[in-house]
Amino acid sequence: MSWEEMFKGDFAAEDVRAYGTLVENLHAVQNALAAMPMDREAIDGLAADLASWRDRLEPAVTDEQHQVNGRVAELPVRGHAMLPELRVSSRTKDRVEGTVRFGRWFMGGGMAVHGGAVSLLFDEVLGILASLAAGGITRTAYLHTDYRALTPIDTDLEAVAWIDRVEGRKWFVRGEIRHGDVVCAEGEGLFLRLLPEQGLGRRTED
Ligand SMILES: CCCCCCCCCCCCCCCC(=O)SCCNC(=O)CCNC(=O)[C@H](O)C(C)(C)COP(=O)(O)OP(=O)(O)OC[C@H]1O[C@@H](n2cnc3c(N)ncnc32)[C@H](O)[C@@H]1OP(=O)(O)O
Repeated sequence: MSWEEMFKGDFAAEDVRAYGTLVENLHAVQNALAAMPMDREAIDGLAADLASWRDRLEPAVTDEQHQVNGRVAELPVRGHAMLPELRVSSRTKDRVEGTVRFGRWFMGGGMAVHGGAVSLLFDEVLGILASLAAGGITRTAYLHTDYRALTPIDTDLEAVAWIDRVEGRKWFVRGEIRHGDVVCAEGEGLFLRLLPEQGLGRRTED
């Protein structure tokens, strides 16, 4: 399986929509759970419901090449349920812009986004841009985040990423998350284009 096939799974359009709805509902549950008060009855009921989800899902676990999560090119952030949704508004070979909204699930404190979640978004957006520009899978060698101002939850933020420079296999990519005129965070990462014998390419062809 090539890397393009891996990340552009051959899913029917209606199945893609259905999976998108599943992820949306999951995120709504996560946000509401993160905001719930101490309520023992609700906690016990939800724990039992989740245990039944686990019992339903675990027998159907499949391998990386057949899972859906993170492989749906048509969905925001390729339908990866771990990630905050980024809605891309423009994309060129060396720049991507979009809107992201972090829900309560991603709050660190003070109604602001957890710093790790900010870096998580940078890793994804900068990494995808690097992979698309490099025409193959890249891997993060380092990722540096500068937190310039608190990043608010529950509000639309602008996210932008661009290729800073390229040196052989090394793709230096930068990004920003902005709230209006305020730059909340800046990211800079080095992404190495994998050699044929490295990582995902080899693993998926095995
Ligand atoms: C929409 C659907 C379709 C889109 C389709 C998208 C495709 C799909 C996208 C998925 C998007 C996921 C985005 C998340 C991406 C991760 O999060 S990846 C996971 C996190 N990263 C890791 O686990 C990496 C672990 N480290 C490694 O595997 C290896 O160290 C690396 C990074 C591959 C580098 O190893 P290597 O290839 O052997 O390279 P090496 O020979 O050591 O170094 C090569 C050069 O890089 C430099 N270098 C290496 N590491 C460093 C460093 N840390 N600092 C500075 N320089 C360094 C070296 O100095 C050397 O420089 P030169 O001497 O050539 O000038």
